[in-house]
Amino acid sequence: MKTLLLPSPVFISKSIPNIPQNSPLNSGFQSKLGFSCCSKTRNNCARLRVIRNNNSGEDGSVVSDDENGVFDSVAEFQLIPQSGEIEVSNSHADKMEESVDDESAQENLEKVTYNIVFVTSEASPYSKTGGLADVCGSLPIALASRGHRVMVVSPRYLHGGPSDEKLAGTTNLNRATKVYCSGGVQQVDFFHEYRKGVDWVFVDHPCYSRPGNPYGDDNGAFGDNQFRFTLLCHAACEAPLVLPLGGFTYGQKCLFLANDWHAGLVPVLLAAKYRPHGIYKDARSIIMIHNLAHQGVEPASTFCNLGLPWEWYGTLEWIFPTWARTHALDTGQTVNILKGAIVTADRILTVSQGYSWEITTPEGGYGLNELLSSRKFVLDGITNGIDVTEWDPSSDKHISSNYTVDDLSGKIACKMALQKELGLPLRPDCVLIGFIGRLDYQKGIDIILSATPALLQDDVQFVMLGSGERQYEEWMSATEEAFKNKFRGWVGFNVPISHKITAGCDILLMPSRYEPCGLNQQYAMRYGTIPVVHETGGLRETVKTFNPCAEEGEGEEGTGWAFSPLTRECMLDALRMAIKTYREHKTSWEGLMRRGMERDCSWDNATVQYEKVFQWVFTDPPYVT
Ligand SMILES: Nc1ncnc2c1ncn2[C@@H]1O[C@H](COP(=O)(O)OP(=O)(O)O[C@H]2O[C@H](CO)[C@@H](O)[C@H](O)[C@H]2O)[C@@H](O)[C@H]1O
Repeated sequence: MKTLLLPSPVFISKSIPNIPQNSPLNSGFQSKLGFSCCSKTRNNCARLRVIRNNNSGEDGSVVSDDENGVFDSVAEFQLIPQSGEIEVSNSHADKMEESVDDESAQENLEKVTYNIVFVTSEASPYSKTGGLADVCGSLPIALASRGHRVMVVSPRYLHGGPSDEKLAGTTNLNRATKVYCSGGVQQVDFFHEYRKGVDWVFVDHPCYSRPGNPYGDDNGAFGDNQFRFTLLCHAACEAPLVLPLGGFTYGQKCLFLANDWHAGLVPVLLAAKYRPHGIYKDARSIIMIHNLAHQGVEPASTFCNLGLPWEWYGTLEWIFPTWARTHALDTGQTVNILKGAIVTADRILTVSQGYSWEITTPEGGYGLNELLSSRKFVLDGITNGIDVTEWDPSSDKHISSNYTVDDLSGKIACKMALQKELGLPLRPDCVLIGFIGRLDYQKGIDIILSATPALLQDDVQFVMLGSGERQYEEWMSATEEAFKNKFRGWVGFNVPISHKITAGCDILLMPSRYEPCGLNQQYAMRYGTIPVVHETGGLRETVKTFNPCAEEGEGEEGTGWAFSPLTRECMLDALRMAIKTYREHKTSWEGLMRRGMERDCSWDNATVQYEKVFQWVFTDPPYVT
């Protein structure tokens, strides 16, 4: 993986259009906006642990230069234990005694840890509709395992079904808190579970209790989603101030990682609601963009529901061009929450390097490309890792047989079990192609639709799992009728089936039109299933096209096929090449499987890069003061 670009000169708020420099400190305002008074948190305000550093901490605080290299004390900061258990990091000191020359130990000695607050609309295993949940369910754990104090704040969805059981381990913290939005006071409760080193915090409010999924039901998206996620952002900003997790609040010096538009008000609130009152002056925020296509756009008249001072309207203002307006009276005036986040967050991160560039282009920028380009010096991309315990063919509970790279016999058993479960002919030698994902434009479903009749002329089997646009769901059912022995379409969202398809197929197809990172191709490779993908975004970075002429062991042989441009013909060519290799070049196929399975897809690489960005974000002053 390439290294990140070095940060460039700091942008100061003067350069941002629409952002008032000195929001007035209006005393009447304080009660109207309803932030929590947190002067008493001064002493707990950061759990910054600096171990053996010379003269100054990363944050500029003074640390002693202890020759013994055990914990140094940090002026201004109180050492605070992890929330769930009191962790004494002697391991770092021990390590130093054991091997002072060891480079990685040296790195640890200089390590600064942060108080990190993820804000997200979904986090696996508690709630999941896609890859955002996977990342917000596993990256926090990876960061916590590296010594950071990590909290994840998301809604406490209760759908009135078996999925509610996932919240059974949470307890009410009895810290009812009032926040001000939508023209009134809203009371939220916080539920909590400490699991795998992370504080999982769930915001409880009646608006999160309803059948469906986190965003909608059979009738479409919920009409009050702007309110529901505004509430999440307000509550998430209060959480580090008011929740004594493990006895201590996270305090004001924390780093907010706001994920996608649902959490996009967090950086705006820090700037507009808290900092004018001296709160969160030392906090920083990063907006993490998993999918720029969704921006949280609503009519301009809804601005008054966001709990922001009027003078911040320009920060969110978004005017659609004339051609994009829907009728003669449509003025195109809207509020765009993601835009607000982009112009107020301290840094911007996407989930692959390629995507961080794509979003600065007119093709990939969804109207925000110029704004993003103007902040390209603080824009980086870090390719997602995956949860290698949840997605592990040697221990996966969802699949019929476990297997490893050294013994692949279980994979054939998984293939036959899948064929049996789906009612396809039991044919271990017939190539089995799979697709898992939302049935929408992003995932290139229209290309699959146009290519399937030609693909199914060949002796192959093809299974699809997905839900989304009704026309595509109906097409899957119709295709199943037409090709009974070759095609199966499973409409719905089903995690166990997604594991079974990942393990049982030979090829995983991902013709995504754009793919910020993509996780399914990484899961597939880990399960010895060969990805055939459109060469875009994170797919380009993670799948290397097979090169039959490369020397074994030189690392150039590839892990799948990445095709371009995205056309029916190109996709069919790539699939046919893969099928031919499967049938006629067994040794090459096994090499492809082995390289995919042995590829490092854990979060280890990514977390080191995240830490670099954290360092940079605290080195620079806040972008908006
Ligand atoms: N019907 C179904 N049943 C069961 N499971 C299903 C399913 N449909 C999808 N899934 C699962 O949902 C996840 C989808 O993750 P992706 O990263 O492929 O795409 P998504 O577009 O949701 O995520 C966005 O965010 C992620 C995370 O940053 C980026 O990787 C990605 O490019 C970006 O579009 C996978 O775990 C997949 O198995």
